[in-house]
Amino acid sequence: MSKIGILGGTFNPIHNGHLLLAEQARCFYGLDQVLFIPSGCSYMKRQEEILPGEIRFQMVQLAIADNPYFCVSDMEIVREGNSYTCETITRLHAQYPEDELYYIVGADTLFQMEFWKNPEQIFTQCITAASVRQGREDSALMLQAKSLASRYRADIRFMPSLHVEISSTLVRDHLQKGTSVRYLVPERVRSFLEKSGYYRDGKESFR
Ligand SMILES: Nc1ncnc2c1ncn2[C@@H]1O[C@H](COP(=O)(O)OP(=O)(O)OP(=O)(O)O)[C@@H](O)[C@H]1O
Ligand SMILES: O=C(O)c1ccc[n+]([C@@H]2O[C@H](COP(=O)([O-])O)[C@@H](O)[C@H]2O)c1
Repeated sequence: MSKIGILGGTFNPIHNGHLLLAEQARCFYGLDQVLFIPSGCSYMKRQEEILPGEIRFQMVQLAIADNPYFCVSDMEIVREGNSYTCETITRLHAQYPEDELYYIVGADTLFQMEFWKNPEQIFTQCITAASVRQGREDSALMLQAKSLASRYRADIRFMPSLHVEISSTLVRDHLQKGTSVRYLVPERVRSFLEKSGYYRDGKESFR
């Protein structure tokens, strides 16, 4: 039996916060691999700010190239329509019936998941590995975890983690203003972004 971590995201673009999250989860839970899954259509986010899936996928490939435990899947990008995590997890569960799936999220996501499509399908087919900043295990979070456990039979396991204040929004802002993203994103991604001009040159670069 293997332990497979799953990190879904828009990755618009991928940054060092995502990589740190994945690596900490790998070490903390003893995962054999972490599968990065860039979304096809993040239907809850503003579409006009999101680069096409193939480009976000390519940046994830560049970002994880030096970590033998990390891999990337295009399953959401090639799927038509909105990206629903329940469909992704159901497919992975069927593909790896003997393995343990860990769906990796930042703890804040626990407050959103009940509004996603078919949360029960997600919670019952994998362990929810929630990264929580040390010292931030507050009572609201614990109550929410308890509530998800009783409503959806969720198996939520907390991972105390280091957190860096990097977001894709921050990276996009820096690129737009022409300020450095060195150390915010992996060097290969920085070089790709610099050459391509994505996020810098306005919406026409998204095509
Ligand atoms: N700095 C960070 N540290 C830990 N987890 C993070 C960090 N940034 C994002 N995540 C987590 O990574 C997953 C995917 O996030 P996503 O691709 O939406 O990135 P984002 O940086 O939050 O994007 P945006 O700024 O565009 O909203 C989510 O579970 C999110 O909680
Ligand atoms: O399944 C859903 O309904 C759903 C709704 C919102 C977000 N998600 C997933 O959650 C992950 C992080 O989403 P986001 O919007 O924070 O980039 C990404 O893999 C999304 O596809 C999933």
